[in-house]
Amino acid sequence: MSTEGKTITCKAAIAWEAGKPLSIEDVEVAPPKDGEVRIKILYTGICHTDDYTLSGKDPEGAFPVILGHEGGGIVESIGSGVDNVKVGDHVVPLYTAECRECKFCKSGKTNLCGRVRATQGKGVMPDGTSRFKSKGKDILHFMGCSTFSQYTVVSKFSVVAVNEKAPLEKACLLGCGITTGYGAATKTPGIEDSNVAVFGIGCVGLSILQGAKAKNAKRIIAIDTNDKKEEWAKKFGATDFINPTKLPEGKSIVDYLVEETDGGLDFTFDATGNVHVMRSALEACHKGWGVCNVIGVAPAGAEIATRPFQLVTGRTWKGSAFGGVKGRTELPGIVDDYLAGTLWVDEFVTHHQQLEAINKGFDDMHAGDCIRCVVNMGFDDAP
Ligand SMILES: NC(=O)C1=CN([C@@H]2O[C@H](COP(=O)(O)OP(=O)(O)OC[C@H]3O[C@@H](n4cnc5c(N)ncnc54)[C@H](OP(=O)(O)O)[C@@H]3O)[C@@H](O)[C@H]2O)C=CC1
Ligand SMILES: N[C@@H](CCC(=O)N[C@@H](CSC=O)C(=O)NCC(=O)O)C(=O)O
Ligand SMILES: [Zn+2]
Ligand SMILES: [Zn+2]
Repeated sequence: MSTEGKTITCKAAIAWEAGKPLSIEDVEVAPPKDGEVRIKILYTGICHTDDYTLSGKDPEGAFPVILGHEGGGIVESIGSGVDNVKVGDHVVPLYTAECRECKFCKSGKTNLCGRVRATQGKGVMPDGTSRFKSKGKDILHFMGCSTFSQYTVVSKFSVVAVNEKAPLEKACLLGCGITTGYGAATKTPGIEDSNVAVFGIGCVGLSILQGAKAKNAKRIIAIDTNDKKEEWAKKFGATDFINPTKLPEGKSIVDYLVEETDGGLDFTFDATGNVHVMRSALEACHKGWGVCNVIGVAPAGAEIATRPFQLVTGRTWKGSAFGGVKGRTELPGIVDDYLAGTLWVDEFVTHHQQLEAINKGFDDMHAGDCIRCVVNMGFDDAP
């Protein structure tokens, strides 16, 4: 029986308040309005940004909310005026929308899109309302995706169809972590033949390593406080690994890296979200030309600092979201790279959970041996 045009009651993991475990609830998901798409979510990754928002440290965090933004699913129905996806398409929701019409999209300078970002940040659809209800209360959307629900509604600008041959239980990770790191490295002009340092070897950091290797970076130094990450880093292309807590007393990671690389790195990346690490990542850059790309997300109130002289002498501090990737235009090609075997994705999945046990997935994430936990949303007919 078709569900088109009807409210669907399904299961979702709701964050009722900050700092509390998610609870599995019945949620009513309204049909998509004009320009919207309702998606049956089959699998979702758990990203550190979900954990960060749940912790209450996100200045935009508002509750109650359905978190999740690393999903893969199938289009269940579409509202009027949707021509970029159709019912039955395999899709990945995009937390970085792409409308192709706004000032940002047309600039050719950024993957950020201005079309739905303001309402997305408030946890509502572009018309200012929510499609989710539970226990008689409106529940907020998250990052325009809310993939911790068996059904979700997104803007047509926040979704892309991908090759059906890609298993969604793996390809869901291209909705955030892998694309973020891989895009950040591969879209960095001049990374070929350069020295690169990556701080923080989680899903994002490993993906930066993978991208730097694909671009033939000359030397790729991985930095992490967890020794277990050395093996992971080398597997994904690092030529060197260093644990900054194991340096001789009095030697900072910046001193070490500057010495090791004859004056500093051409490119550094922060994938930790720690503002002190971001400072080290900038100061380890080579005088005159080194560029530091901040990817990690820091808590509300945290600020970065350095001596202005670091910038005066030619280092650049920049940042990127979703790896600078334009989701609707570029993600299908990245999925094809995965299918062609040139981009590793399966290797990132270290843990699995069912939707009912999604809180265990957050525990997995904190255990130190998890790169990504993929949650099965509980559909027996999932391909
Ligand atoms: N800009 C964007 O578009 C995106 C940003 N993010 C952000 O990127 C960051 C990384 O995400 P993800 O890879 O999933 O996170 P992970 O936690 O898996 O990876 C971070 C790694 O950094 C390590 N680390 C912590 N402190 C230090 C330190 N002082 N020096 C070196 N390494 C350190 C951690 O070790 P340990 O495990 O021991 O703590 C961990 O291995 C997060 O802040 C996330 O919110 C994520 C996706 C998109
Ligand atoms: N809402 C936070 C910042 C959170 C943030 O920076 N998010 C990243 C993506 S993290 C993905 O896992 C991002 O894309 N930022 C750009 C954007 O437009 O949101 C805050 O207010 O500090
Ligand atoms: Zn994420
Ligand atoms: Zn736009």
